[in-house]
Amino acid sequence: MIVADSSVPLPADWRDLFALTKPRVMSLVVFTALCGLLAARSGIDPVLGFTAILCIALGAGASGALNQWYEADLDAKMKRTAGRPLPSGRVDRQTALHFGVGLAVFSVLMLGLATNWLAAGILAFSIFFYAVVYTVWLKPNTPQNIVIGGAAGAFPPLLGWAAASGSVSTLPALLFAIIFLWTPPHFWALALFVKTDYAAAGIPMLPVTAGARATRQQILLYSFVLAAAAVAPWALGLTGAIYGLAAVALNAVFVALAVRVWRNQATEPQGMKPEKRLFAFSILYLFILFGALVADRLVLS
Ligand code: HEM
Ligand SMILES: CC(C)=CCC/C(C)=C/CC/C(C)=C/COP(=O)(O)OP(=O)(O)O
Repeated sequence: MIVADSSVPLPADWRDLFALTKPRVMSLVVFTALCGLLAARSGIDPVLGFTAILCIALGAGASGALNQWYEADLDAKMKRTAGRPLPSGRVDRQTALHFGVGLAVFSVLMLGLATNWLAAGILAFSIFFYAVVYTVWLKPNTPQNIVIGGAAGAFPPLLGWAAASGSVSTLPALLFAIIFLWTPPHFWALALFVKTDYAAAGIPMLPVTAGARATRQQILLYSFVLAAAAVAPWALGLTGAIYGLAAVALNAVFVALAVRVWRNQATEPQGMKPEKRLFAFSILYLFILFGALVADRLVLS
């Protein structure tokens, strides 16, 4: 009989390593980076553009792997995350750390060499911000964790823009602001219906520390400010009507869903249909808004 020696790391399956990169969440990160790159209208060489997006995807994946390396014990405590490769034992911690650090270094260097060092610097900062500032420092210590930490996820359009043009300007800064303001309603809507999980893991998410009422008010507040930021590129003449109309329509729906959340009194996940709807719509919202931006910029160019 062969007895497995638990001190010898198992060779990780590529599917588990892929899962360490949080591919579903990162798909939107990569999409917004691609939109930033295309919106820069720099006429970047397609091979270079593809390389840049690949580097951003690898860097974002690296930060997801480092986040899971650090949070393996915490993920084991939550039903939603207990099946991830580390808590379920399909990947050992050392492999995850090597994979995350290796991918981070490779993606930053390759982006710098292929495009420019401004973009590479922003990528390095985003990885550091998510893996260290958010994961290690903010998440376990403050209910404002995702407000400040959300900045990490807001960098991709700036990254795409910088990779294509070597600079940043008002429009990419507004794209950063849009994702930054979008993150709290996106996440708090979800945190309301998985609240018990975070409480069990001792994470001070707003619904746990301030309660559902205060969280719902914050969601509504952020959705108003988000609407203003999302319409701003059009109002300032930086985009055309395709983007403008999409922004107005999408934000009307977003605010309407946030109002339903604000009105909802439910305390149990079964009664949280408005929160589930807002969370699902938040993802569609960014895909369409950024898609409209590219359509608008391509039509105008
Ligand atoms: C600190 C900020 C954020 C937090 C705490 C957060 C948290 C979460 C959580 C817990 C989920 C549930 C599903 C899962 O575990 O995979 C989720 C889903 C998702 N998030 Fe976020 N998120 C944040 C920011 C972002 C950003 C910036 C993006 C992209 C621009 C994003 C894109 C997505 C997508 C696409 C999903 C759906 C994934 C699926 O279909 O499973 N999130 N988010
Ligand atoms: C380099 C680069 C562009 C990085 C992108 C960073 C990024 C997309 C951050 C998004 C934040 C995110 C996925 C949070 C998940 O929260 P969590 O980790 O608290 O969620 P969990 O409870 O599911 O682990």
